[in-house]
Amino acid sequence: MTDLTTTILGRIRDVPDYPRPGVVFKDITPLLGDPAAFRAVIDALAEDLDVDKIVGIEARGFILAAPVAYRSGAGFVPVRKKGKLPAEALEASYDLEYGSAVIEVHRDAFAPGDRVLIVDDVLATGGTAQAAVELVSRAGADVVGVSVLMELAFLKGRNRLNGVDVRALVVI
Ligand SMILES: O=P(O)(O)OC[C@H]1O[C@H](OP(=O)(O)OP(=O)(O)O)[C@H](O)[C@@H]1O
Ligand SMILES: Nc1ncnc2[nH]cnc12
Repeated sequence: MTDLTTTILGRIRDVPDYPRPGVVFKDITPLLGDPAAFRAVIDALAEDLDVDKIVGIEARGFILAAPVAYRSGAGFVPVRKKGKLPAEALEASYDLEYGSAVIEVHRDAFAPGDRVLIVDDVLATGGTAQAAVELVSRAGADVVGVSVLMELAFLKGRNRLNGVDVRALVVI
């Protein structure tokens, strides 16, 4: 196990039966509150990136994606839950481990052919990431990958992202 893996695994808290009975919620707040661990995660996610834009998915995705954008010299684009973006937006609906939702991105968020990395904290069923990939593509940009802090492999989210380069700092 690498030092980074140990650092991450030691700072993710399992919260049983949140937000619904039967779900084990992976709480990243202990990791975020540890400055060395937070920095190590951002540095790892930003390593060797050559992209124009980083997309962050509301809300926890923002926490990781914005510093990755800053660190890698890319722009930041928010994908938000429906109704939060002020200008004309494209929308996609999806199911996730404990519910369903609609996300949006501004129609003019990207230049044609922008190289885009989508960053989030957790890949679970892959519903959220799949919807984000669809939105970015419909907005005219190229998705070069999806990077997450943590992949919950038993939910097989990777299978929904055929043809997309999916990277996870830890796989649980
Ligand atoms: O792979 P999936 O099954 O789609 O699940 C992963 C998504 O679930 C969580 O977001 P959530 O919708 O709970 O929103 P939050 O970031 O606002 O807490 C997480 O931050 C991912 O975006
Ligand atoms: N079990 C889980 N813990 C944290 N975030 C999630 N998003 C989807 N499933 C999750």
